[in-house]
Amino acid sequence: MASDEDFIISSVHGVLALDSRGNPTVKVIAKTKAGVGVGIAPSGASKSSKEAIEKRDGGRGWGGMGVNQALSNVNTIVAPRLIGLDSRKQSLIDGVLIEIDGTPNKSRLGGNVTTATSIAVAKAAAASSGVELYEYLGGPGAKVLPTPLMNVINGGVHAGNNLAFQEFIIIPAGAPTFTEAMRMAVEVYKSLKSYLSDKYGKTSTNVGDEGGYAPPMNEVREPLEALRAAIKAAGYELGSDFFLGIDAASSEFYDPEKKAYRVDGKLYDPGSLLDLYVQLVDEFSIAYLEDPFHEEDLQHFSEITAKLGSRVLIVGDDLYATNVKYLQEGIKARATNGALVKVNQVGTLTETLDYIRVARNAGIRPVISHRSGDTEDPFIADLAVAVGAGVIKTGAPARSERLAKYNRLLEIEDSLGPMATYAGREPFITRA
Ligand SMILES: C=C(OP(=O)(O)O)C(=O)O
Ligand SMILES: [Mg+2]
Repeated sequence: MASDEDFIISSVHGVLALDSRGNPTVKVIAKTKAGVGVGIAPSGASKSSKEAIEKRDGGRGWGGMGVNQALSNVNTIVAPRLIGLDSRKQSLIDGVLIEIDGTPNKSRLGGNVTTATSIAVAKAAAASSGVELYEYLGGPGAKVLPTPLMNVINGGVHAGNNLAFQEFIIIPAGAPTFTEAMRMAVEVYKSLKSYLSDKYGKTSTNVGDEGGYAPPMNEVREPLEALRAAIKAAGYELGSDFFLGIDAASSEFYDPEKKAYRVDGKLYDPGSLLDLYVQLVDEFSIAYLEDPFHEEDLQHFSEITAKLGSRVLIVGDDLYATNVKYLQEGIKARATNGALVKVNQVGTLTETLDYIRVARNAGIRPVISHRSGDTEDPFIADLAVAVGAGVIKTGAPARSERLAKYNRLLEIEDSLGPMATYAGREPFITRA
């Protein structure tokens, strides 16, 4: 039986790590007498302007992406304040990080510093108590395995092709278990490879940042047609075994001067883009649509949610940046029925859990997400089960930084035994 002493933080150390794009990032190792926790900050490419700021050393090696100052912040500013505190007091510890930082966007310490530290402390506390991380964070009710949103065709700023939309997603919602969902999704991922190779040549199966293929396509219908064909060729039915999803990440192709969106070489005003989404939803059994409009356009989010929200999860990512302040504006405007959750957008676990609670209370589905620059840290797998999110977005079933999360979920399903529940279609039964 662990004693209170076992949970006292004895050291906090920052060390350089690399993310999946080869960029430096912050790893924090937190120790107590009885356990060790490691947190590594991921990093986005299609970032919201509302996100916590990563501390980077402009111009000094690493192509201006260095984290020397961030690591020094961990070792000289954060560590002395956290040593001696009880690692189980997550909100106290995150409160100390927020207080030391003292800015609205973590720009003094760095969101990469606070994220890695906050996660490391949670893991150290779990390790010290001898329970699994998802049990520590979620308690005995944590037993729901999330439905994976698998981004198997990459576009936008995650790939070197001409697709405006960033992510084309398969959703194995009809599987009976998470393990079966992975098997079915991998079958489709492989069948998609054959389809692309036959139709577009073998260079079309090179992969993008999140492990999805990055074929030389020019129009947003093409990947959806490819996914539909690959699902059929693998022997599954679109609309029951699988649904499709899109993360448009539309802030990236919005032209603020023209107040219009550049898709497939054409300019769409918000109304005609909305019509395009409606057509695609009907034609391709789309059950998930993230960031259909740019990050300041609450009005069109509200319009699309009024129109499609009874059958599609409409999700705000750049719109909310995992920040309660922006989420509350969305709740007032009935802007979405889903909210993406990325710990490093806000910078601490406590603020992330607050955001999830506020979303839930408003009937908004939290969707736990990786970043396009990610690492071997499987933290979000445990977080998804802990909060019973029901949905996780963590890329293709390939590339080790994505597999770290999927493999952890396979392990969690196994360790939960017969009481494990796969979320399946449930998160996609929505309300407008
Ligand atoms: C994961 C995403 O990309 P990034 O990490 O580049 O923001 C996303 O937009 O949902
Ligand atoms: Mg997104």
